[in-house]
Amino acid sequence: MRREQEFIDGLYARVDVLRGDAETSVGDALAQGDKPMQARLERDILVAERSGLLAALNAVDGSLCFGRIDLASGTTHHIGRIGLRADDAEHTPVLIDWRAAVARPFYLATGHTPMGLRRRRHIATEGRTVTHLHDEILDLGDATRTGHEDHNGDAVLLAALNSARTGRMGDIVRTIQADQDRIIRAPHRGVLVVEGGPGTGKTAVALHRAAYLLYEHRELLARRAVLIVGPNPAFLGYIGEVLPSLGETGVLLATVGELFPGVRATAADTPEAAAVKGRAEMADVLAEVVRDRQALPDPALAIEHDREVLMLDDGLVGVARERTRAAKLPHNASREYFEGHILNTLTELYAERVGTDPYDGSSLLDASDITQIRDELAENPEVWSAIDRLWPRITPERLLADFLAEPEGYLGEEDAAAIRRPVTRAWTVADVPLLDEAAELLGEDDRPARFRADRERETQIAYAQGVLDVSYASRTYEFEDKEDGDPDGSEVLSAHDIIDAERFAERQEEADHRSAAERAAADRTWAFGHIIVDEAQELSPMAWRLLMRRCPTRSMTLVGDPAQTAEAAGVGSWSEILAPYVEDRYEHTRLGVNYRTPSEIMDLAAAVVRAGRPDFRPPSSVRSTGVRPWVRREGADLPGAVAKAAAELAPVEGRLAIIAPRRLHRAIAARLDGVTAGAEPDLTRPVVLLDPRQSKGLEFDSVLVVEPAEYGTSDLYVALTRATQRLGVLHTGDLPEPLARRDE
Ligand SMILES: Nc1ncnc2c1ncn2[C@@H]1O[C@H](COP(=O)(O)OP(=O)(O)OP(=O)(O)O)[C@@H](O)[C@H]1O
Repeated sequence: MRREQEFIDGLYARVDVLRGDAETSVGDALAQGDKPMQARLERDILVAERSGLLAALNAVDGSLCFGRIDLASGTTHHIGRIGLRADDAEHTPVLIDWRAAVARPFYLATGHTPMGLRRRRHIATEGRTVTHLHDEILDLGDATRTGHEDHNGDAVLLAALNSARTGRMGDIVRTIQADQDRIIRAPHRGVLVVEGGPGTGKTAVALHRAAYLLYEHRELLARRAVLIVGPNPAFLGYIGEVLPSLGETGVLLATVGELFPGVRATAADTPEAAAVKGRAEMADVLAEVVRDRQALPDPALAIEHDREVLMLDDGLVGVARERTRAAKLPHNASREYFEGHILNTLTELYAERVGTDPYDGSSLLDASDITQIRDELAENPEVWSAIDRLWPRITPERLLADFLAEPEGYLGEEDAAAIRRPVTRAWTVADVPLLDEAAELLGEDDRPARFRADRERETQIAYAQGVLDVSYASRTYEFEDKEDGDPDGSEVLSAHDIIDAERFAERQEEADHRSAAERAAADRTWAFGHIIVDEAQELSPMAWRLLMRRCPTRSMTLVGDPAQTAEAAGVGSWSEILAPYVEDRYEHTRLGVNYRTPSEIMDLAAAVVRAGRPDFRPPSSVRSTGVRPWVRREGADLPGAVAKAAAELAPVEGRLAIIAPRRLHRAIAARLDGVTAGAEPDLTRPVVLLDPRQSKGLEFDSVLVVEPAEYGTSDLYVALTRATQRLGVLHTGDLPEPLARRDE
């Protein structure tokens, strides 16, 4: 222990030096003020780099090193959350990052396949102090003993699983299991599906995989960012600290409802509406809605121009429309073409009217007359109001709001009734993939933006030219003496020598100070380096279309459990989800051990699913507690009974969740002090009140499930599998069969 403590003291001394260095260089760089040109760029890069390092050093403080491997060859390596090198000439590694290949035997070696290891040591610390050592001997022929041998083998894992919950998910980097390690380190190309029952570590594995990929492919992924998609904001809050605790921040966490920049989904859909909106056919429906906005005039439009009346009838507009559609561009982007075709048509009509020789019918106009007529028509407001009616510029929000207000004509009666709603600006989660689809179909008429960008660039070039001129002038001044005395003084290069104004302006544009994740969040067309989807079974086909557009390389990890599918719009099978994008070219892996729920609780939860699916095979629990879950019928005062049961179940340390139908929340909250509830409850509080859907992906020491007969099977399965220690069920009416058998 003493020697490990000395070693760890040495590591922290190194961390303190590095931290001091990083702080000083960030401070110095920022104190330089707003220098122009290259220096500013270099300063920003340095600040970003050092700030990242600082964040990582601060994040791992107190939990820097957790393991050691002793190789049969006599070498030892300490394993930590980040890697550290000594301050010697060779930069000798002193702490190995858990993600490095050298660290891998720490997770994979067994007595059967020791992978060159003699011993594996788990080092437990509190702050910077070593508290315990657990050694596993892998080479049984080796007689050296340390006195810290762990005879149970899994003591460290079980201690982690039994510890009180905090309301925030923690990392599992000390105890990653071999089957989890293989998923975490799987190659990043292509689609990897990870399926497993409740508590098998899917979320934990997905997050550690993100950290691993950022380590292994930092160059690519730090630039393109990694997107992690979760089912709801409370869940994202729950998992939000795992990656920072591993020293990683270059990740965007979002729900699907947050993936259309500028829109926040605040309204709610009925399950029927969400199911209709999520169907793949909606893509065709929206395409049809857009086509219907490309109208034919009925009756013909009369345009007065220079005392002549020109008639735009459906035949003429039809030809312009077909020609425009032939360009196969999105609606707004092709408006430029439509304008051109209509102007040409009107020019021909007018030229025929005023320029035809009455004797032989030939044209009296030459090319410049025709150009002049076209230019004059382009000045006529009546022409533009006709174009606006026939090919209007449309925003995705406008298109969708209008469609939802009047979906008849595009959908069957029942489906139309399910989604119809008055025009509002409030969006639902299921609207977001539709907005994204509409944005794809509409595209942008980017002429105004192009015009603005050109003007902006001209200004920047002028500014850059000014800066270069100043720098040139100061160069002459600063180096005057030297140049006078030394004709070779011209070897000193200034910015002026190496970049011209245009290139310099480009560099300035590149200096966008936002991180890749921040830029990605604001850009609908961003292509992520890798996407991880948790609870992937819940996403609708329309949501998949949105996500696939964000990941053209199809480098994705999808984790989920079809048995926990709650959303009516969710997709039943992986092949159904993926076939449209990658056919059958995806890897499918399974996790089969439940690390959360003790076997006593898992048996009950599994029985609920098995009642409807006799072949159902739940994951096997890694531990049992000897504490049986209880089921109790209550009389008239259900909220009172909930308060009593909550007092009984509340852990001394740790968290209790009450999972109840939403209709009961107000009454229950009134009977409990300090309970947190609502759309985004504070999960770090001792008692949390949730509805079954909100409990998805979360876990608590104790769980009280109220009125289970009101949940669907998969919601009930989710609710029953949230506890790490104790479960109670309260009800007033009939119960699903497997629970009824447990009724006290
Ligand atoms: N190797 C491990 N070492 C320590 N704890 C682990 C390990 N694997 C999983 N766990 C713990 O088990 C619990 C369940 O993990 P996680 O939430 O990732 O499961 P899940 O498969 O996503 O569950 P669900 O489908 O129910 O949401 C977490 O507390 C997690 O930290």
